[in-house]
Amino acid sequence: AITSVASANILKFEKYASFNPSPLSLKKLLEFGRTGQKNGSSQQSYIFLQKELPVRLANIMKEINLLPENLLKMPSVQLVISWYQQSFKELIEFENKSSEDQKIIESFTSTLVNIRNRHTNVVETMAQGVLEMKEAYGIDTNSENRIQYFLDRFYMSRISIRMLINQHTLLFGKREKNNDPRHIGCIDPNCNVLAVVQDAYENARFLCEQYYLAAPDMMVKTHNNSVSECETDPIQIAYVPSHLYHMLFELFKNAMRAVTEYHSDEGPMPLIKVMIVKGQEDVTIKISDQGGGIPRSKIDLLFQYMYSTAPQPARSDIASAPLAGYGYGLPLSRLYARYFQGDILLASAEGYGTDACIYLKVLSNEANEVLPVYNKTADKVYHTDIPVNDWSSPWSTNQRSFHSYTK
Ligand SMILES: O=S(=O)(c1ccc(O)cc1O)N1Cc2ccccc2C1
Repeated sequence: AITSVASANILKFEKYASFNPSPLSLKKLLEFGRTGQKNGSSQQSYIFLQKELPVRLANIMKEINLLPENLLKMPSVQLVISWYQQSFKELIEFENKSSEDQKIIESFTSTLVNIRNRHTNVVETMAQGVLEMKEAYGIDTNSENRIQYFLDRFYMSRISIRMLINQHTLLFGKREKNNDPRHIGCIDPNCNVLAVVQDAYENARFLCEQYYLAAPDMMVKTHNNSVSECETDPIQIAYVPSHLYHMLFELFKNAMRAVTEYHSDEGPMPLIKVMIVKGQEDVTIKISDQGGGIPRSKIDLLFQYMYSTAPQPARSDIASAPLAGYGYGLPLSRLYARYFQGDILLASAEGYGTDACIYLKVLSNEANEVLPVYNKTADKVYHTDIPVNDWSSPWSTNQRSFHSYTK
């Protein structure tokens, strides 16, 4: 009996993994949520999620199996896998349950709440697994690249699944208290960018003052160059305020730490300058600091999960310095920006300071979810080594290195 049940689940797993995820745009999510206030569309939401959630889970679980052996066998990774398997199993229980029965929809909604709670600590637990593997086996470049590729896709998949679960539970779950009536689920159709910038700045400043006893001031300039609006109109877009806050809070922490540490001795610290610009296609939020910057050769490291997974003892004093990169702050913030077709870019002038730019889509119909798709292209990344460099390198093989003559 056990084997038959297990094999039945595996068959279902392969079935759902064979479908591609269906990306939704912010526009679609808004329209759906607006009609959602009437009772009809908890049923439509159920019908969509009944298939889409198992499809997204199965797609990313296919990739988990392609991870390097050394990582797969880490206890923390096995724990995360067990959470995904359990959640997948609970979802396919609803495979043939009719959407006509409101009781079934209520049971589905509470299952989503349970799944969201089960997966609360997935990021930390995976980071723990990476750390366990690093300490047990060390890491070669190929594995490092595959793990970087995987974690970007794995965390993006998780962001998207939590987005769909949050929309459904906020729109159709128990009335959550103190939520803004103008919001559609976790989306604000008219998210005031300056307000979120100020909120994130104040909270980062509070932490900075607590730890460094001082914090740099901020100066914000806004420029509305959108054709249908005046230059001084407030800059608003349909967006998820909590995602925007997460990105801004991370960038302000980095900027404040840089400025405070770089100007620790002398008096007044240079301002953090923020530009908010709304164009035809992009809203750009540029955060400029004079924190001494970082060499170009090290910029990529800031987005490496492996690099920012520091060994335990170092982590403890980092934890005491609240502004210190919580390891995954920048890579996760960039995923939030990319999730709805935006991005985060860093441009640094080493010896002076760094500009961090958040790019967001102005038009909600262009803000489509960016989802990892498990296919041959993805599969190949896990099976092919980094190609040989097709640009010259200072010590390429055909030149015997100078030192060999002196040996
Ligand atoms: O690498 S950075 O240029 C830097 C990176 C990202 C960012 O958002 C802002 C930044 O300023 N910067 C981070 C940091 C921390 C401690 C001491 C000095 C610095 C320099």
